[in-house]
Amino acid sequence: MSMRGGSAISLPGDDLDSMETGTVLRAGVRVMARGSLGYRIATPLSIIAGLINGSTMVFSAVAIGWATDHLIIPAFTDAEVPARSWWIALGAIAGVSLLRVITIVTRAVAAAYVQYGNQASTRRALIRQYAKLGVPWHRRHSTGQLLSNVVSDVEVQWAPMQFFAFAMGSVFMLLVALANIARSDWYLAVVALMLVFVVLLANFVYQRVMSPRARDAQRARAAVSSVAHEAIEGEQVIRTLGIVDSESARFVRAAENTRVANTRMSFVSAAFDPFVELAPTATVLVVLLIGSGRVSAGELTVGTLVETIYLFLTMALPLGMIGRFLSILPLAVVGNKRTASVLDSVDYTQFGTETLAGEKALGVHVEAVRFTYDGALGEAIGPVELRFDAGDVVAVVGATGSGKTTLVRILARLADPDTGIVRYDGIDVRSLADGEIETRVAVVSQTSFLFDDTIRGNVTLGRDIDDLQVWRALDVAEAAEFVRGIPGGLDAAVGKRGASLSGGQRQRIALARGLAGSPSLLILDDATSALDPTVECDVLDNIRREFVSERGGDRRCTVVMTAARKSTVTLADRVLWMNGGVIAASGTHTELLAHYDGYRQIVDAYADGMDIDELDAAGGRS
Ligand SMILES: Nc1ncnc2c1ncn2[C@@H]1O[C@H](COP(=O)(O)OP(=O)(O)OP(=O)(O)O)[C@@H](O)[C@H]1O
Repeated sequence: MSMRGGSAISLPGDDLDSMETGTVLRAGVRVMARGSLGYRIATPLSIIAGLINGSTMVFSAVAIGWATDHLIIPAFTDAEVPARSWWIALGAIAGVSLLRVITIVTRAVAAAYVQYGNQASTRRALIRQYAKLGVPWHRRHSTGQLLSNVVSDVEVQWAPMQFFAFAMGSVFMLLVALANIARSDWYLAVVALMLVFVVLLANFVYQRVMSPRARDAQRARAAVSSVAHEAIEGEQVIRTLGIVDSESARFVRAAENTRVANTRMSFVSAAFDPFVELAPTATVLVVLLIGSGRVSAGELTVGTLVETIYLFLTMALPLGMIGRFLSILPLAVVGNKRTASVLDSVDYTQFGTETLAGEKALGVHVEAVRFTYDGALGEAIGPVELRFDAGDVVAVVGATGSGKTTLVRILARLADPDTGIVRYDGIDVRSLADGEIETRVAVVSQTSFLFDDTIRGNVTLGRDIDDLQVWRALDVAEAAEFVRGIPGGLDAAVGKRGASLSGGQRQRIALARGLAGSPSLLILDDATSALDPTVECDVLDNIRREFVSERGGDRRCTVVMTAARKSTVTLADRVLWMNGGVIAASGTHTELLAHYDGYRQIVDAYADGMDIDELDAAGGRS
């Protein structure tokens, strides 16, 4: 069996290749600065702690230099060391150490607060945005991409924040250290400047070498999750088609690519880290060489030389830290671009302010509607002109691909037509207020998604629906009997995606969910396809009796169902025959059967073996 395509995953918004290193740096620092602004206490706290911590490294060097001149040298020359000097040295070293501990803890806690706070708020913003963005936007973006936006993109976007205050403190420490060395000796200051220059240059090279590798690793990780996500989603297909081995091989390839990409990254840091660690230590030899000559010439004290050497040795830490910060900045820029591409999207569903009066069935009017899917060559439907009176029970019949699902999606405003208008009770659906359609229209589709919750939870979905209404909806959906038979009844957990139920049972729970909100327009898109014809007839009759029939003169619900089985279409007041995206004919089942060969062929092709008379006897109408 041939293997399916490779696992190369593209990262939209990942145009890092075209960006200069300087531009990436500026963009990255801007992201960090913007993220810091929202934290009025934690940000200044982490920066101040970072700056103080940077200074403490210089203080330590000064204290050690002072102790060398005032304690160690006099000890060698048998000179008297006043007790005060010992106390000063002890106090300075202990004080600086304590300050370092406090600032390290403060900096780490405050930086974590800012980093994880930003992660959480970006994730919240993304989730809010996903909810706001319209169905067309969601159709253009895969589940894997949405997941990777909200998980790994957010993570890499804010990862450098943990080093931001540290890196700022490190730059400050380097400046103070350079000033301190320059104050003592210009020759040594030049050596220090050269060291900083060489290490920063090495960092620059490191960034250039590391960036593409880091990006490859990020792509490889995304590929692993995408393959895993697809395999979990398609588990049943994979098992039934016997392609477990090829799917496993695909996963192993993706995992292997990740291993290789990560290892290539490790090679670069393995070569770079010792350099950054050892460069200051190696420079100490130069400092010793120059410094000892300056001490002999009486232009430098031993204490100052020791202080300078100590400074060089401690410089390894801030230089390494700046390097680490810079090395993950490019990925933060990529992460930010990817999350921003979602957050800046304005592909929202537009709402108006109109509301629908009363609770009765909705009349639906479709005027000159046309619709083409993004990237499709031709129109999916159009022009479509329709009128359903309140309380009509309508079946939409047509060959596969004739546009039934597209039509009912437009009726429920899951998509807006390119041209034309859909009206409920005369009101353009686009001028209805947000939430108005959801409370009055229920859509039940063929793929009945159930949450990993109880039966009650799946029917109510957190809406204000009591058990009486739940049982009524289950009764109408012919689900009450089997729910009563399940241990736990309404409280029984259905498992992941309703795994503990059969396909037909799942469909009936999904149907009950649609009915429980007492909709004024019920749209069933092949929603009874998993039921046997007898049960399907019972369900549709129940719906007609309980949800459509007149109450004080008003019908309560208009029903539109896509179907092909005779058992469904014969129960409708009216049948629409769709062909090639247009309504080819409209009338009762008997009329269409009598006058349209194409219609008869479709219905016969889907014939379920149940005789038409049998259906009539079961309560159907034609
Ligand atoms: N997301 C999409 N992108 C592009 N074209 C699409 C998309 N969904 C459907 N189409 C096309 O639009 C046309 C109508 O599809 P639709 O799903 O409405 O048909 P249908 O009658 O419901 O089919 P079926 O009975 O097989 O569900 C078809 O030609 C189909 O290929």
